[in-house]
Amino acid sequence: MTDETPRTDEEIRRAVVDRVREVEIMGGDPIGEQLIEDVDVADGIVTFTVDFEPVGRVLADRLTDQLRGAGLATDGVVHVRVEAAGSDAPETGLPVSGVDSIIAVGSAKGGVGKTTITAALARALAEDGLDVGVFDANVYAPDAPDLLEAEGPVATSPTGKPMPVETDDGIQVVSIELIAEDGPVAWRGAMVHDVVKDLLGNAAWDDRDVLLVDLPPGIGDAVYTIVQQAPLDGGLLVSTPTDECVRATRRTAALYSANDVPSIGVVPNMVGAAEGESTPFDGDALAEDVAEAAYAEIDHVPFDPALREPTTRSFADPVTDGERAIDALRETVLEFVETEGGPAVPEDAVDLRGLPPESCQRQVVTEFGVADEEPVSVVLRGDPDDLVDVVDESLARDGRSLERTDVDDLGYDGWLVELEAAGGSTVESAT
Ligand SMILES: Nc1ncnc2c1ncn2[C@@H]1O[C@H](COP(=O)(O)OP(=O)(O)OP(=O)(O)O)[C@@H](O)[C@H]1O
Repeated sequence: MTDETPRTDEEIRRAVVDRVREVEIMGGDPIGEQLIEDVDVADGIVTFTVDFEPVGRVLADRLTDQLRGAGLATDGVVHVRVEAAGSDAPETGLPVSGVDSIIAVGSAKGGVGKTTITAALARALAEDGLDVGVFDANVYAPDAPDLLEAEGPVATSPTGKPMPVETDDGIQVVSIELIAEDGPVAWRGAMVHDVVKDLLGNAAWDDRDVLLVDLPPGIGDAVYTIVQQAPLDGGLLVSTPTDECVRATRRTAALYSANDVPSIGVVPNMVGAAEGESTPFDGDALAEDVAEAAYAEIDHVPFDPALREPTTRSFADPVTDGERAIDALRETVLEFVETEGGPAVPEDAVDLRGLPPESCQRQVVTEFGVADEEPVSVVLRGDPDDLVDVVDESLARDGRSLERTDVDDLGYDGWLVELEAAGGSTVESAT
């Protein structure tokens, strides 16, 4: 398949696009029918990103083969991959795409500082170079935009998705406050679920490293919808040191636990007073049992007027005790995201999520043909054992065997399967 004349990836890309225009599908060609979202070429490897949604299962399989054929028939192409558009969206009742880690900040008790902590933490993480998003889940009394200095309105993308508002420090924010600017909205209970689902799940988050979800107080529709259905990676609990608040913290912790949301820790907030200030919370009650079961012990955040100001503070260079506490919280959250965010997916892993099953199997066998003795990593949904069996069978036909199979559960994101073959000659490409 290689050309005598070396060609640049861009030249190859243009030639591949020309060939794809000759493919017939649904009465047109895949590009004209807007089924191809992207054609990428790197070192002769072509990756098609395909929107399979308008295509039925049978046609999807045929289209995959046609694209692979068109790619391989082009001079300079050494290998073809077909991936499904939007395949990285987690498979949950409330999929959120464009975001790596989602962390809820919650407490069943109102006024304990959830929004204050969320806003300060968002700024601290953004200062650290992370792309941060904040979803204000309080549909009755939204207030995160004020602290983050986010100004609406939230626009709608051409495909009808809410476009997050971006603050001067690059934090993307979605809040009902940025949509309905005339005060609290009287959503009926049944609608809260839909509003949260629509705003959080459909928002066009732009490649966020972390999304913080500022939960409303209580354990109502919005909290249930998010904790039960959104792909949360972890949850922070915010608590003031009063017996009443500790009881509320336990309720939220129990909700996290019942829905397999790992508790990152309890942030004891407004504990003691900053110098020259007084605080109503000078008790020493803490939900110690909840804190002990969490990922980390979190230092208390003092009552600090500096945290109430909607100005850009430098948490990397903290001046007040409150800022120092937020800086420490930032470190804990970063560590959690890095260590508990599941196994790292290798950069060259082939994303098979969203492809028809037969195409998945053929693609893996083809990858082996190209990889020879090198390990092959794939990300997929569905039963990883089925795929391993098919690869095993295919290798056996060639006198080879699977030497190593690692299967990691990526949770909502599917499975990471790493395969390595040994012995025999190279497996024939299945295309
Ligand atoms: N560490 C702190 N130092 C000083 N003031 C604080 C601190 N944490 C919160 N506050 C203040 O306490 C009040 C309640 O905080 P906040 O709105 O963040 O609570 P909340 O839990 O988000 O409330 P709600 O449940 O109503 O959403 C605000 O006036 C805020 O400025």
